[in-house]
Formats: sequence, structure tokens, C-alpha cells
Amino acid sequence: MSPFEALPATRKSISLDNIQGLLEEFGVSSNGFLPEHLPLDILPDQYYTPWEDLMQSLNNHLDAGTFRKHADQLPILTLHYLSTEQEQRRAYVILAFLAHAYIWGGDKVSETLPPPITIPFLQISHHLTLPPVATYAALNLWNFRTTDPTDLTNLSAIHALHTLTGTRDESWFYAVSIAIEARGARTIPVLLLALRAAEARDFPAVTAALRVLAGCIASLGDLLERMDERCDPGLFYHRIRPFLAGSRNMAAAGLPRGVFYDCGGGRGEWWQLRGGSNGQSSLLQFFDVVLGVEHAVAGGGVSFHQEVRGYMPDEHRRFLEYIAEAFPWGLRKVVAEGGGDGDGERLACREAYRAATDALAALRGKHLQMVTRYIIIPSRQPFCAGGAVNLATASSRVGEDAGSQGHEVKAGQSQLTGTGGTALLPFLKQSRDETAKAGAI
Ligand code: HEM
Repeated sequence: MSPFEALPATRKSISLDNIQGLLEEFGVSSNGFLPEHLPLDILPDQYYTPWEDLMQSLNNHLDAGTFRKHADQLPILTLHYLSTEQEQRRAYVILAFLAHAYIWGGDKVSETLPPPITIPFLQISHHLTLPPVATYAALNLWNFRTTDPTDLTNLSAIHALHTLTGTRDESWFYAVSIAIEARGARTIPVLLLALRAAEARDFPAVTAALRVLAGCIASLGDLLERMDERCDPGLFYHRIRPFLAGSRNMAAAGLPRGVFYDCGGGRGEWWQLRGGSNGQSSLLQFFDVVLGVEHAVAGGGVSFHQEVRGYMPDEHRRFLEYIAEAFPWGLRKVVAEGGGDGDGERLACREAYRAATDALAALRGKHLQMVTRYIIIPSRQPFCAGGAVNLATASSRVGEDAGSQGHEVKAGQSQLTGTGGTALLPFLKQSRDETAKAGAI
């Protein structure tokens, strides 16, 4: 089943004149795509103690090889005692972690998720309009705490509430994304104002916003480069990444049909889903939409960027759709057509637009280098630091993946793929080059 099938096609017409209202309507907080308030670190109703207890001992059970036994013994809990959206999100986070721990946390992969995880996970996922898998929302957006709540860009203060490996490396991996989201949040209202200014052909205002964006993107690159401070590439590749794998194109890892979500009583369904990936972040897609960066799909079908919108929180997916539909080429359309009061204003705007797209392409270039350090190089090196789970080879070198973007990987070929099942280097290079191309106007 595709996650898109579960998504309602609601769309409201909202005026850009009320930017605050627009942001509220689409669940974009003052922290951007992060929630306004810190995620809950425990469900308040004691009814959920069995889940919370298992989460507390998750890393120990995984290390000892006893996790599945304990998960099988969980009672099947209802969602009736979750009274706020924050609590529902925490339930989703818990069940996503339990699901991935169950599937990947053993000597062999488990093809089946047991009813105590399946039943509430399908229900909460349906309620939140998210696929039942460890999405970016489960791993990052709703899974952090900080000792500096006034500044979510303070990377050193951020910690993941939960990790699958119990390592500070995994916590840091998530924390970098949190800080990036928080830093990028500042540009969201600025860019919405720029879209409005573009409609009015107010070139100086658009230029100013594009300069803010270029500066912001540069600082996102600085944050990205801090990944190396506390996240070891070998540990990431061999221990963290295997846990984040999805159930799609995972035949080589032991999931030829995906994962069976067992509802008990002989009922259940097979799901094939992408794994957790920062590619599901709404922030970079928002920049793409505003700048009018196009990500092509070879041979028709749905692009990676379109598809992973089905893995984003519903409101954020609708936000991207709304902006993309209301402004089909984003700022690019107006920048390309020109027509300001004077050539000077028009040229300055074009220059600022090029600088912003160059900055975004450069960020994608830095990301590519990071993928080389964290995936390509460690994939060629043995890992000697212990750890019970090592399905990395199986889950990242698959022989029958049809990657997104038309990067077909033929059966029998060995090809590195992303956790989402993409043929990753050609895809990431194409994404970078498409960004640079948008600036060539
Ligand atoms: C160790 C660090 C990282 C590694 C190894 C990594 C790896 C990958 C891989 C393999 C993909 C391909 C798609 C997929 O598999 O789902 C991808 C895509 C992507 N990643 Fe990362 N990533 C890292 C950190 C980050 C961070 C911190 C961000 C920022 C939020 C980020 C943003 C993206 C985006 C936006 C895409 C989609 C492709 C694009 O729009 O250009 N990644 N990443």
C-alpha cells in the first residue's frame, strides 16, 4: 500500500496577506517545521506505562537480544487515553521506534510486526496521516529535548529523546537536523513576504529576502558540517543506518514482500515503505518551491521529492502543495521576467536569486560530500567496533532496487542506495545540479 492512498486531498484557499494565519493553518510554528513546544518525553497517563517502560529499556534489550520477547508480551493498548496532539505525536514516536527495533533488532530481520505494535501503530499513523514507519517526524521533529529551549539552533544543547543504538552519535545525527530546521525556520515568513512582494513586482523587497535566504543557507551548511564533531561515520554506517532502513526494495535484507503488519486473528497487511531519511524534511523542499527549483522524473512517474511528501506531517505536505500551486515557478518566474522600475533593481534581484540558488546547490554539494564520508567510504571498510546488528550491507547494497529519479538498478547489480531505497549518488548529484540549473536565468 502506498502512503499516498491514506492522504486526503484537502486544499484551502488562503491569502498570503495574512501570513501568520497561513502559517498557523499549515502547522508551521515559530520554530518552522519543528513544533512550537518541546516534544513530550513521557505520556502522562499511566495506562501507557508498558510502552514507556519498554522505551526506557529499549537499548538494553536490543543489546541483550531480548527486545522481541518483551515486545511480544506487550498488551494491545488503545489510543483512547491520548488527549492532546502532543501525546498523539509521542505515541507515534514510541511505536515507530518499537517497530524498527522489532524489525531490525535481531540476528535476522523480522518480516512480521506483532499485534501489540501493529494495531496501535496503524491507528495512530492513520490519525496523524503519516505512514507507519520511522519517518523524519518520528526520528527528528518530535524526538528531541534541549537544555536551551530559547534557542533551538544551539546544537550542543540538543539531545534526542530516543535512539535505537543508545549512542551519542545517533543522538547527534538527529540533533544536527533539529538545529538546521530551527535555523531555517527564520526564513519561512521572510520568503512568504517575498512571494507577496514578487506579485507586486517589488524587486528591492524580493532582493532583500533572497539575500537573507542565501545567508541562512550558508549557515545551514556550517551546521551540517558539524556532523563530524560527534557522529562517527563507521558507527553511523554499520550500526545506526541499518535500523533506519525501510521495508521497500529490501529483498536482499530478507524482506522480499516488505513487512507484514499482523493485526492478530489471521488479519493483517503487507507494507513496503521508505525508511527514515532527512530527505523527508519539508525545509529544503520549501526552499525549492520558493526558488522554483524543479526536480525532474525520468520516464514519468513521481519524483523522490514528490513521493516523500507522503512521509511528512500532513499539514506541512499541504503547505508545500499550497505554495507550489499558488506560485508555480516561485520567485523564479518574476525574477526571470524582470520589469522593475530600473535595470539596476532587476539586475540586483537576478543576482540575489542566482546567489540563493548557488547557495542551495552548494549546500547539496556539502551534503554529497557527507554522504561520501558517511556511506560510500565506510561501505568499503570493515567495522570492528562490535554491536549486535549489522544488516548494513544487505540494506544498502541491493540488487533489485528501482531507484527514484529513473536511476534504475538492474537485478544482480550491486548499487548503494539510500535508506529510502534511492540509487543515491546519481540521485543526489542530479538534485544538486537541478538546483544550480534554476539559477541559470
Ligand atoms: C550523516 C549525515 C547524512 C547522511 C549520510 C545522509 C544521507 C542521505 C541519503 C542517502 C539521501 C538519499 C535519499 C534517501 O535515502 O532517502 C539523502 C537525501 C537527503 N538528505 Fe541527507 N543525509 C545526511 C544528513 C542530512 C541532513 C543533516 C540533512 C538536513 C536536514 C539532510 C537532508 C537531505 C535531503 C533534503 C535529502 C533529499 C535530497 C535533496 O533534496 O537533495 N541530510 N541523505
